[in-house]
Amino acid sequence: MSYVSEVLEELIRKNPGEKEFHQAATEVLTTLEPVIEKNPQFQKAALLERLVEPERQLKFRVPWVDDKGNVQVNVGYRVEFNSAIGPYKGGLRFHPSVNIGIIKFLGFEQIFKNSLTGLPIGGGKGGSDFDPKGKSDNEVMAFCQSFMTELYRHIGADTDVPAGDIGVGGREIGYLYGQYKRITNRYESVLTGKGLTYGGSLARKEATGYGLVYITAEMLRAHNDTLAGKKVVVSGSGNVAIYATEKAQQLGAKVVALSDSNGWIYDEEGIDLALVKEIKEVRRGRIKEYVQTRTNAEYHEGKGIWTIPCDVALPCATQNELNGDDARTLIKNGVLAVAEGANMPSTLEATEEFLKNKIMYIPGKAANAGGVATSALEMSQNAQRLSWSFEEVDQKLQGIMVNIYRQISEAAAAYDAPGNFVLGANIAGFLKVANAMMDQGIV
Ligand SMILES: NC(=O)C1=CN([C@@H]2O[C@H](COP(=O)(O)OP(=O)(O)OC[C@H]3O[C@@H](n4cnc5c(N)ncnc54)[C@H](OP(=O)(O)O)[C@@H]3O)[C@@H](O)[C@H]2O)C=CC1
Ligand SMILES: O=C(O)CCC(=O)C(=O)O
Repeated sequence: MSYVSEVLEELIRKNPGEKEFHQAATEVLTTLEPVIEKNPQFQKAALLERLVEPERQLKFRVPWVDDKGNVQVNVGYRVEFNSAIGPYKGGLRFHPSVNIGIIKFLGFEQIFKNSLTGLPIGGGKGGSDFDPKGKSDNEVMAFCQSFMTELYRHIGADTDVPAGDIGVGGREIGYLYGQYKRITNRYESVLTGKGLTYGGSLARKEATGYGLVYITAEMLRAHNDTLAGKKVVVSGSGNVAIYATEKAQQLGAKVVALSDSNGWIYDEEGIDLALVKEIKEVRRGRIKEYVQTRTNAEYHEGKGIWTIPCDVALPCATQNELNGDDARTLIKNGVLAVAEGANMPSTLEATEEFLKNKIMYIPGKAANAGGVATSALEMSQNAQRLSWSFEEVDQKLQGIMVNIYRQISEAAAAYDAPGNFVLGANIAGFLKVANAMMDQGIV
């Protein structure tokens, strides 16, 4: 049995039931076999065994009182996975599905993603099984304050810097930041995605979606093609999906579909993004409300968004939202490119289909890295006590995404798998972290 297989077997034995973590670790580690062969020193230093074990894993009680005066209890998590190249960095997810396996898969992916940005940030992730949907602002605030009342002692501008993810946007970051400041009496860059009036960065809100489209455009450019005139399907209708749609439209693509967890809309004439923003960002409504105004558009309940024929597919909702059958349908319908705004939206089977059929395909840890990269730019601005213009941040973001594309293509080519950006992203992301871990000794 190979070293990689032994590490994976032990990981599954030690972490039973954490199926998303098993999936993410399997995807990464199996592509590292040739790197391990070339670098036997990694095995001697038990580098993979250390890499798959979080440096620290926190689980805590989050009690709060709802509007009816009832006491509610949620579970909070923060997994501080790897600090070899910088302070732990990664979002917080508030969603009823959250459990330790999901937080660990996200934290593990974050290690390699953050490395690919070229910026000094380690990997971490956190969250809670709290569901902000249907809660009043007052309830969300009560929850966030209780969550931070425990979390504050573990984080800091130079140790661990959380941000948003599913269910955590500007409102939640504001409440979390207010409570941190109140408890610690420190005004510091302990969270990113902050509001513009209290240390946030211009373009952070847009960054994940914009970055996704920048790297997609770069991949098309490398194939002498552009996004102009392409038919695009985007899943989700949250932060990433909205700003991916915006940038794709600005570059001349026609986005025809969006979704949420209830269903999907198809608008043959192209999505009216101002309407989507009004529904999702202002009203916090459901995507089906779109067809009340755009009466020529269709709404379909449930799954099925990947049955729409398109040139470019941008999954931007959640993990495992695109399975093997969905991939085969997209390929049969002529998809040219798939780039992941969400974290691990494709199952291992779907990924295999894209690679086998030579579809241009960029996995999430490379394609959605623009969000965390811009968070690191927010930290830099806070450290300098300066704010850069939107254009300056956006320029830097574009440079970072082009550089990520270069790194993943070069690593894929160097390991005899040109165009395989799953392997390219894993190897390029891994090597920097692995070398830093080797330099720092057995810790
Ligand atoms: N925000 C960021 O900067 C970054 C986010 N990501 C990843 O992008 C993805 C989307 O995040 P973000 O846009 O921030 O989150 P939001 O909470 O803003 O939006 C999430 C969207 O995905 C849908 N969704 C969530 N869970 C499910 C589910 N189980 N089934 C179907 N649809 C679902 C939501 O629908 P509904 O409203 O019905 O729940 C909503 O439309 C996640 O995978 C996240 O990890 C990656 C990098 C950075
Ligand atoms: O901005 C950040 O720190 C984290 C973003 C995030 O959670 C992610 O990249 O998945």
